[in-house]
Amino acid sequence: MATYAIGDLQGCYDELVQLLEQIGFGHGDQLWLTGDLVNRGPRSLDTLRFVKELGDAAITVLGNHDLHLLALHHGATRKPGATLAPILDAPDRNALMEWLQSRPLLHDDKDLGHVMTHAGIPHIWSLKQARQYANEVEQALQGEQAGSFFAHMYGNHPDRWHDHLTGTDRLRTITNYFTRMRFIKRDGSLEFKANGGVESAPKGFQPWFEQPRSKLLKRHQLFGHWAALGFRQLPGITALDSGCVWGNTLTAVRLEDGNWFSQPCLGNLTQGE
Ligand SMILES: Nc1ncnc2c1ncn2[C@@H]1O[C@H](COP(=O)(O)OP(=O)(O)OP(=O)(O)OP(=O)(O)OC[C@H]2O[C@@H](n3cnc4c(N)ncnc43)[C@H](O)[C@@H]2O)[C@@H](O)[C@H]1O
Repeated sequence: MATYAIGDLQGCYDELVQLLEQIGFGHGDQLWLTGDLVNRGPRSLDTLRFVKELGDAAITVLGNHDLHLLALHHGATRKPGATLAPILDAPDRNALMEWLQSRPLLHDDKDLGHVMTHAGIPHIWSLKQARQYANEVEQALQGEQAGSFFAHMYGNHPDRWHDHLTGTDRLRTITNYFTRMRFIKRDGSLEFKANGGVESAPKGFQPWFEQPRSKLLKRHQLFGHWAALGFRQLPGITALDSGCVWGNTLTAVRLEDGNWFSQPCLGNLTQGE
């Protein structure tokens, strides 16, 4: 029995199936996914159905593209891209969306010593705070006011955490840290435009995982979201989005021993949103 973590699938269903075959994924094994199951890649609907069907064998956290899909499901007026439209037209749309909406923002496993989010946990939060803030958003997603959450989800402001934030501003800010963060200032301010490698850091900003932590995390962090970083194993973090949807690879790490496995993109790209 082993636990494998894989980065952003973004509809790369064929590569996922190949990768699971390569690692011999079977009964008793568990799959951790960093979110962004859908969008941009060629087989988003198949990917979503497949991961849902894995049941308890798969744990996935929500990414920005998953939240975008859920917002469309809840009536956001943005135009769904070509790879999301089939999900919104599917006969099992409601069941898929209900399942997706009940996924967490953070998954923590003390025994394995790993915590997983889509984009990361900022240096300004302890693990206890991160768990609490993730839970606030999860409650909103699973409550009767979920529609209101999605109506106010998009946006870059506030771009800095304050304990006194309330209401939709607070939920949007928490969501942005967990699902969209790349570059951050020492004071916790986020920047949302730069999405290249670490060398593209705007002045005054650093990759979030390079900021000295004011609150010790006591866990190894797994995250995706940042395709330009590629797969990286550094002390305290593993970056898992190895850019399959951009023509690179899909990567799985076995958490028990850190060994990793890679599946090249099979070439069927559909990147437009
Ligand atoms: N609160 C909120 N506010 C606003 N929007 C919200 C939101 N919540 C959800 N969303 C939604 O978020 C979605 C993404 O918005 P975007 O604005 O596209 O966000 P992004 O961070 O640039 O993209 P992504 O998450 O895909 O990251 P990746 O590293 O793979 O890709 C980033 C870049 O890396 C580049 N890249 C990386 N590797 C590459 C490679 N190997 N080859 C080519 N390009 C590569 C590509 O140019 C690519 O553009 C939208 O659908 C939006 O609606």
